[in-house]
Amino acid sequence: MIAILGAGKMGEALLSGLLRSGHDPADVVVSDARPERCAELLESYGVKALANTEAAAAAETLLLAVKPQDMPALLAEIAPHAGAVRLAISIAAGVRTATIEEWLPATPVVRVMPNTPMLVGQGASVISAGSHATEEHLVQTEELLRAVSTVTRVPERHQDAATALSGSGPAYVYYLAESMIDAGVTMGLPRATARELTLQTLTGAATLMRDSGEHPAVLREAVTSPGGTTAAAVAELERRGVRSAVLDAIVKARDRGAELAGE
Ligand SMILES: NC(=O)C1=CN([C@@H]2O[C@H](COP(=O)(O)OP(=O)(O)OC[C@H]3O[C@@H](n4cnc5c(N)ncnc54)[C@H](OP(=O)(O)O)[C@@H]3O)[C@@H](O)[C@H]2O)C=CC1
Ligand SMILES: O=C(O)[C@@H]1CCC=N1
Repeated sequence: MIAILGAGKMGEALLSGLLRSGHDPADVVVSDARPERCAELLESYGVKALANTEAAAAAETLLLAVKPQDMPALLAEIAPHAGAVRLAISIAAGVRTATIEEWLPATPVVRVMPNTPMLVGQGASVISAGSHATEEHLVQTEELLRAVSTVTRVPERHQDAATALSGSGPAYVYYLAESMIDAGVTMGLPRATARELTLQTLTGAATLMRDSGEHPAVLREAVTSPGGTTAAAVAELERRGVRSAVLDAIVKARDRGAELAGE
């Protein structure tokens, strides 16, 4: 039995991935602070909802998907009931495996940082083993995540950097998308047209980068005609320091992850 504790956006994405990859709804339970959320998931996926303590007692695998600030209360609540748990997987940003192990001593813990494209089966997850987790637990975690994301193993010291890059990363892409759509509208394009062109440009550019295997600088040079339109745009981005702003922003996200972990 797998229990998903905290059935919000990411919990639901994990749930739908588990079911799509062939897990029987009868082998998955959910728990959430909001009963109406549990009712929604029962209706959409046919999975049973239990109280946190019942779910922890029934499951061999826990998927901890509450917000970082809700994690201490959840762990305190379930710890006395989690005797049969063989693997605890946490997706909470900035919560160290050692913190979870304080509550669930001797339980193998795997820390995961996924991202929201997991909702459409296109996520990127990084995973790290806690001190009691073995190769078998990492493989088990990879199997659970593969239906909804790629999975990359990193040492836990790199989790905050991965959180800043791929965990928060979709937000940077949407920020760019908003700016591009606004630029289109400023120049007089209908909003729907600006949205469609932006979306296809981002999707196409990402697919080209993946399929060609080329460095992004090479792909950018291929777009940039001497004295042309792209050169004018890129010169303005450079003048405004956008490259270093992006770099500094992602480092700030990394540092915030460490702060959330109380470091
Ligand atoms: N969103 C993102 O892009 C990413 C998020 N994450 C991590 O995933 C985790 C979940 O994020 P997300 O799905 O966005 O958050 P959500 O707020 O959508 O989901 C969390 C859910 O947990 C419920 N909850 C809170 N406390 C408890 C409790 N004690 N017992 C049971 N359920 C509880 C919340 O209810 P209520 O709303 O009533 O509080 C909510 O429904 C976070 O730790 C985050 O760091 C990781 C990668 C990316
Ligand atoms: O912003 C956050 O803290 C979470 C973690 C990664 C993405 N969202």
